[in-house]
Amino acid sequence: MGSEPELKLPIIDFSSVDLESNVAEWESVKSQVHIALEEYGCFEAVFDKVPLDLRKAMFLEVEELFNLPLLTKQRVVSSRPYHGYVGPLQLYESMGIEDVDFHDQVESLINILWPQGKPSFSKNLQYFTEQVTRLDKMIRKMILESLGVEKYLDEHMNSTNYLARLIKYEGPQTNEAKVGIAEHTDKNIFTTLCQNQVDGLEVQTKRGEWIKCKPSTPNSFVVVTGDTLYAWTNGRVHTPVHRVMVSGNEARFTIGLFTVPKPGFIIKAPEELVTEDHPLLFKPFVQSEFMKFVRSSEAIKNALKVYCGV
Ligand SMILES: O=C(O)CCC(=O)C(=O)O
Ligand SMILES: [Fe+2]
Repeated sequence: MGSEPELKLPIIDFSSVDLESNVAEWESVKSQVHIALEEYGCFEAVFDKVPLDLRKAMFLEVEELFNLPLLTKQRVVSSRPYHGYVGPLQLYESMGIEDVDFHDQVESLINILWPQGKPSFSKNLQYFTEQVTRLDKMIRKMILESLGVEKYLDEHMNSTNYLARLIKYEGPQTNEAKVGIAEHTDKNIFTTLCQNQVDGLEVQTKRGEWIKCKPSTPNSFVVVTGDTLYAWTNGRVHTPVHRVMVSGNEARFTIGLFTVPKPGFIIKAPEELVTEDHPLLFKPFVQSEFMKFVRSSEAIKNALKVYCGV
């Protein structure tokens, strides 16, 4: 009797593809993205445009940030859910930076946290954001093309902002796995996650098994789709339930780049994706309003369906 093979996320190599790539390279990666998002809503992206020494430097700075006094971190506030400082909640704390692709936003965060300045943090985060937003844009272009709705590309690209979330999960000091983030689906469009050497992300398959994510290269990112992409594509991509389980003494750090619709922008599935076989799943909605509903209604399952399901 052989044991079951370990479940793994699909791995897609973006090292030789770019927005200006030739047709053959582009099409090959695009079809892998399409298959992975339909089946798992998630994949590991190998993307070598963020140098490893920069990753290392960023994780040291993120650690430094979370080592600041709680009162200093708590001065970073936002009226929007998951923006600004959150925590500490058991093992979890996070720092959300909205519009991270705008230099002023990062500078105003630094002014609060390090009034004497922190040029390396600003420079590294800016470079990281430039590269990872490029990856995000490639993936979004690929998915719109593979669904045959590339005519909406400009509108779609212009309708989003980037939120960065720096996350720390304290090591629970035991070998027993403890919840770092409870199971959830992301509520945005796409999330791109970059982690330090401490694993813990688990993604549920459509059949309910848990895949323990162990990035296969130091250049790997994990890309996850959110409920808003599920709604906009009228269910053509899967949105996976995922969670973080941590054990041991070492802290896990994650740098996540969240593609979020601009406040007030109406999410409505293109008419091409609403057919007899695929009837409309959700009424048009504004994601920023949906987030207020999520915040006010505890952790309900299928929040989007409850909020605006047809
Ligand atoms: O830390 C991670 O890898 C996952 C974070 C996550 O799922 C989230 O912030 O929504
Ligand atoms: Fe998540």
